[in-house]
Amino acid sequence: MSDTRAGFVALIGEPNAGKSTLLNRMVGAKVSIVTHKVQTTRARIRGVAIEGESQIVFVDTPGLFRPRRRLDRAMVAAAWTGAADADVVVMMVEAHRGITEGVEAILDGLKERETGRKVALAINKIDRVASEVLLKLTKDLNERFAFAETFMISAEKGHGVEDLRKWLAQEVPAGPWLYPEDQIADLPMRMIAAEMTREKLTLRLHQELPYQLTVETENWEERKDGSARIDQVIYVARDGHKGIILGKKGETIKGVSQAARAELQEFLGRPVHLFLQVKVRPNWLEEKERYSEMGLDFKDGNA
Ligand SMILES: Nc1nc2c(ncn2[C@@H]2O[C@H](COP(=O)(O)OP(=O)(O)OP(=O)(O)O)[C@@H](O)[C@H]2O)c(=O)[nH]1
Repeated sequence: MSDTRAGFVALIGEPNAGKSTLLNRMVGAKVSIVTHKVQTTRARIRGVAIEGESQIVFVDTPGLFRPRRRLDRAMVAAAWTGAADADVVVMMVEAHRGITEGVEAILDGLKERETGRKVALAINKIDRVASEVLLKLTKDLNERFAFAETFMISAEKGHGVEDLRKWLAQEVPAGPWLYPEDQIADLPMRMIAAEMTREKLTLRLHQELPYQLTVETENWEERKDGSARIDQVIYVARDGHKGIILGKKGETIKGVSQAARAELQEFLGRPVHLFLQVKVRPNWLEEKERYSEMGLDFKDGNA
């Protein structure tokens, strides 16, 4: 019998809000699965924190802002996808900057995507402002959005971070840990490879990227000639989404495959043969196997 809990948490905020600093504090060097390369490819899972019986898995969310250029739109869409996949969302606001245009845009985004999921407010960089400013900002922000809880933190100095982590630990759903303890130190290569393909899809499809899309590495074969054969499946929720991924005459998936293969080759330093398939799985979120194939663990008794 165990009382373990585990779930996904998305940190959202404007660029520079302090998301990385906070993440590093909460995750700690020992259990960080962040590699340099993964950061630059904007992997969806950035780190795992353990607090008591809870495992908190942080999903990556690039900075949010009102997008103007195409690439910006793709990045912002990716950030919102991360937030949509999460069990709990933490919105970070910089204390000394207050309610900027960017903060307003995020609040609008949260309201548009209201899903009943809890959103906590973390006012960061409190070391830079006086307490009156902080109290007023807390009040103003809470009037604009129904935050489940407000935390005043300094990610850099560590103030309030422990409280936030403890709160998150009790908010993630009850259930077995998603990562076995011994796997936390290494982000499995299969997952990194899947993230690369996902990133190429995001860059190519922008806001057309189907909701609930997931990429999994099904097979990884080291060949005698030093190359690697990697088979991946792109799961989509609906039949109509399949066509979007394939593109006209298969052009989209071909482009994605070429770009992902090039990046994988560079990352691994050896030739890669990448095979992509698109499959429709309406209920993938409920399927345990999906999690294990993503490098996540859903086995029972994994406390
Ligand atoms: N004074 C102060 N500075 C902080 C605090 N937290 C973060 N910073 C600084 O804010 C800057 C941005 O922090 P990051 O953690 O890189 O911000 P980010 O949100 O991950 O930024 P993007 O990756 O661009 O989205 C860095 O220079 C940090 O040192 C804080 O609590 N107080």
